[in-house]
Amino acid sequence: MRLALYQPDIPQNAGGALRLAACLGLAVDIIEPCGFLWDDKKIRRAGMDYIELATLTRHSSWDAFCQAETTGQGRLVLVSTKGAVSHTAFAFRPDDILLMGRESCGVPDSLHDSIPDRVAVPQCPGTRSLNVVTAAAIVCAEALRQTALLPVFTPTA
Ligand SMILES: C[S@@+](CC[C@H](N)C(=O)[O-])C[C@H]1O[C@@H](n2cnc3c(N)ncnc32)[C@H](O)[C@@H]1O
Repeated sequence: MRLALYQPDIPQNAGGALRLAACLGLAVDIIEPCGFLWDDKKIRRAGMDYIELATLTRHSSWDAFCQAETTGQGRLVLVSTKGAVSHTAFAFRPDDILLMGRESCGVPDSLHDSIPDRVAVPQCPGTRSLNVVTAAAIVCAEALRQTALLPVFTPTA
Protein backbone atom coordinates (compact mmCIF):
# COMPACT_ATOMS: atom_id res chain seq x y z
CA MET A 1 0.00 0.00 0.00
CA ARG A 2 1.19 3.51 -0.84
CA LEU A 3 0.33 7.05 0.26
CA ALA A 4 0.51 9.72 -2.46
CA LEU A 5 0.41 13.49 -1.91
CA TYR A 6 -0.75 15.61 -4.83
CA GLN A 7 1.26 18.84 -5.07
CA PRO A 8 1.49 19.49 -1.31
CA ASP A 9 1.53 23.18 -0.31
CA ILE A 10 2.75 23.00 3.26
CA PRO A 11 6.16 21.55 4.22
CA GLN A 12 5.06 20.58 7.73
CA ASN A 13 2.35 18.40 6.21
CA ALA A 14 4.83 16.69 3.89
CA GLY A 15 7.06 15.99 6.90
CA GLY A 16 4.10 14.74 8.92
CA ALA A 17 3.02 12.46 6.08
CA LEU A 18 6.53 11.00 5.80
CA ARG A 19 6.53 10.30 9.52
CA LEU A 20 3.08 8.71 9.32
CA ALA A 21 4.14 6.52 6.41
CA ALA A 22 7.38 5.45 8.09
CA CYS A 23 5.51 4.46 11.25
CA LEU A 24 2.79 2.55 9.41
CA GLY A 25 5.02 0.93 6.78
CA LEU A 26 3.63 2.71 3.73
CA ALA A 27 5.63 3.88 0.73
CA VAL A 28 5.16 7.57 -0.14
CA ASP A 29 4.76 9.27 -3.51
CA ILE A 30 5.16 13.04 -3.69
CA ILE A 31 3.67 14.45 -6.88
CA GLU A 32 5.35 17.74 -7.67
CA PRO A 33 5.43 20.66 -8.06
CA CYS A 34 5.23 21.35 -4.34
CA GLY A 35 4.38 24.74 -2.89
CA PHE A 36 7.75 24.84 -1.09
CA LEU A 37 11.38 23.96 -1.70
CA TRP A 38 12.18 20.34 -0.96
CA ASP A 39 15.09 21.30 1.29
CA ASP A 40 12.81 23.47 3.47
CA LYS A 41 13.84 22.87 7.09
CA LYS A 42 10.19 22.71 8.10
CA ILE A 43 9.87 19.28 6.45
CA ARG A 44 12.63 17.91 8.65
CA ARG A 45 11.26 19.57 11.77
CA ALA A 46 7.92 17.85 11.23
CA GLY A 47 9.26 14.55 9.88
CA MET A 48 12.36 14.37 12.11
CA ASP A 49 14.52 11.28 11.68
CA TYR A 50 11.51 9.32 10.43
CA ILE A 51 12.23 10.81 7.01
CA GLU A 52 15.22 8.50 6.60
CA LEU A 53 12.98 5.54 7.40
CA ALA A 54 10.36 6.44 4.80
CA THR A 55 10.35 4.87 1.33
CA LEU A 56 9.93 8.03 -0.72
CA THR A 57 9.54 8.56 -4.46
CA ARG A 58 9.30 12.09 -5.85
CA HIS A 59 7.59 12.54 -9.21
CA SER A 60 8.16 15.68 -11.26
CA SER A 61 4.54 15.80 -12.46
CA TRP A 62 1.21 13.98 -12.48
CA ASP A 63 2.17 12.40 -15.81
CA ALA A 64 5.46 11.17 -14.37
CA PHE A 65 3.58 9.66 -11.42
CA CYS A 66 1.17 7.89 -13.80
CA GLN A 67 4.06 6.45 -15.79
CA ALA A 68 5.94 5.14 -12.75
CA GLU A 69 6.14 1.37 -12.50
CA THR A 70 4.86 1.36 -8.92
CA THR A 71 1.78 3.38 -9.90
CA GLY A 72 0.93 0.87 -12.61
CA GLN A 73 0.94 -1.91 -10.04
CA GLY A 74 -1.77 -0.40 -7.85
CA ARG A 75 -5.32 0.90 -7.76
CA LEU A 76 -5.71 4.64 -7.24
CA VAL A 77 -8.09 5.61 -4.45
CA LEU A 78 -8.77 9.32 -4.13
CA VAL A 79 -9.23 10.55 -0.57
CA SER A 80 -11.47 13.58 -0.92
CA THR A 81 -14.02 15.62 0.95
CA LYS A 82 -16.15 14.96 -2.15
CA GLY A 83 -15.66 11.20 -1.94
CA ALA A 84 -18.56 9.03 -3.06
CA VAL A 85 -18.43 6.65 -0.10
CA SER A 86 -17.36 6.68 3.54
CA HIS A 87 -13.87 5.27 4.06
CA THR A 88 -15.29 2.62 6.42
CA ALA A 89 -17.71 1.35 3.75
CA PHE A 90 -15.02 1.00 1.08
CA ALA A 91 -13.22 -2.32 0.45
CA PHE A 92 -9.50 -1.49 0.38
CA ARG A 93 -6.92 -3.73 -1.30
CA PRO A 94 -3.26 -4.29 -0.44
CA ASP A 95 -2.15 -2.71 -3.75
CA ASP A 96 -4.08 0.53 -3.17
CA ILE A 97 -2.44 3.93 -3.65
CA LEU A 98 -4.23 6.40 -1.37
CA LEU A 99 -4.10 9.78 -3.10
CA MET A 100 -4.40 12.92 -0.95
CA GLY A 101 -5.31 16.29 -2.43
CA ARG A 102 -3.57 19.59 -2.11
CA GLU A 103 -4.21 21.56 1.08
CA SER A 104 -5.46 24.64 -0.75
CA CYS A 105 -7.77 23.06 -3.30
CA GLY A 106 -7.71 19.26 -3.38
CA VAL A 107 -7.15 17.88 -6.89
CA PRO A 108 -8.33 19.41 -10.19
CA ASP A 109 -11.89 18.49 -11.20
CA SER A 110 -10.64 16.62 -14.28
CA LEU A 111 -8.44 14.42 -12.11
CA HIS A 112 -11.21 13.93 -9.56
CA ASP A 113 -13.61 12.80 -12.28
CA SER A 114 -11.06 10.39 -13.78
CA ILE A 115 -10.64 8.38 -10.56
CA PRO A 116 -13.67 6.15 -9.95
CA ASP A 117 -12.71 5.09 -6.43
CA ARG A 118 -13.17 8.06 -4.09
CA VAL A 119 -13.57 7.92 -0.33
CA ALA A 120 -14.44 10.55 2.26
CA VAL A 121 -14.03 10.66 6.02
CA PRO A 122 -17.45 11.64 7.37
CA GLN A 123 -17.48 14.93 9.27
CA CYS A 124 -19.86 16.77 11.55
CA PRO A 125 -22.19 19.29 9.90
CA GLY A 126 -20.69 22.77 9.58
CA THR A 127 -17.06 21.57 9.34
CA ARG A 128 -15.23 22.00 6.05
CA SER A 129 -12.31 19.58 6.02
CA LEU A 130 -9.66 17.80 8.07
CA ASN A 131 -5.97 18.56 7.92
CA VAL A 132 -4.57 16.47 5.06
CA VAL A 133 -2.31 14.35 7.30
CA THR A 134 -5.14 13.80 9.77
CA ALA A 135 -7.36 12.58 6.92
CA ALA A 136 -4.51 10.40 5.62
CA ALA A 137 -3.99 8.85 9.06
CA ILE A 138 -7.68 8.00 9.44
CA VAL A 139 -7.94 6.43 5.98
CA CYS A 140 -4.57 4.65 6.13
CA ALA A 141 -5.46 3.10 9.48
CA GLU A 142 -8.73 1.73 8.11
CA ALA A 143 -7.13 0.53 4.87
CA LEU A 144 -4.32 -1.24 6.74
CA ARG A 145 -6.75 -2.74 9.24
CA GLN A 146 -8.97 -4.15 6.48
CA THR A 147 -6.03 -5.63 4.58
CA ALA A 148 -4.28 -6.95 7.72
CA LEU A 149 -1.24 -4.81 6.92
CA LEU A 150 -1.07 -2.87 10.19
CA PRO A 151 2.33 -3.20 11.86
CA VAL A 152 2.43 -6.01 14.40
CA PHE A 153 1.44 -4.82 17.86
CA THR A 154 4.17 -5.39 20.42
CA PRO A 155 3.02 -4.69 23.97
CA THR A 156 5.49 -2.77 26.09
CA ALA A 157 6.07 -3.82 29.70
C1 LIG B 1 -7.66 20.79 3.42
S1 LIG B 1 -8.24 19.53 2.41
C2 LIG B 1 -8.61 20.35 0.90
C3 LIG B 1 -9.90 21.02 0.92
C4 LIG B 1 -10.35 21.38 -0.47
N1 LIG B 1 -11.19 22.53 -0.40
C5 LIG B 1 -11.12 20.22 -1.10
O1 LIG B 1 -12.31 20.36 -1.34
O2 LIG B 1 -10.53 19.17 -1.37
C6 LIG B 1 -6.77 18.73 1.85
C7 LIG B 1 -6.96 17.28 1.55
O3 LIG B 1 -7.20 16.58 2.76
C8 LIG B 1 -8.01 15.46 2.51
N2 LIG B 1 -9.22 15.57 3.32
C9 LIG B 1 -9.50 16.52 4.24
N3 LIG B 1 -10.68 16.26 4.83
C10 LIG B 1 -11.14 15.12 4.30
C11 LIG B 1 -12.31 14.32 4.49
N4 LIG B 1 -13.24 14.63 5.39
N5 LIG B 1 -12.46 13.20 3.75
C12 LIG B 1 -11.52 12.85 2.85
N6 LIG B 1 -10.41 13.57 2.61
C13 LIG B 1 -10.22 14.67 3.33
C14 LIG B 1 -8.28 15.43 1.02
O4 LIG B 1 -7.32 14.61 0.40
C15 LIG B 1 -8.11 16.89 0.66
O5 LIG B 1 -7.84 17.06 -0.70
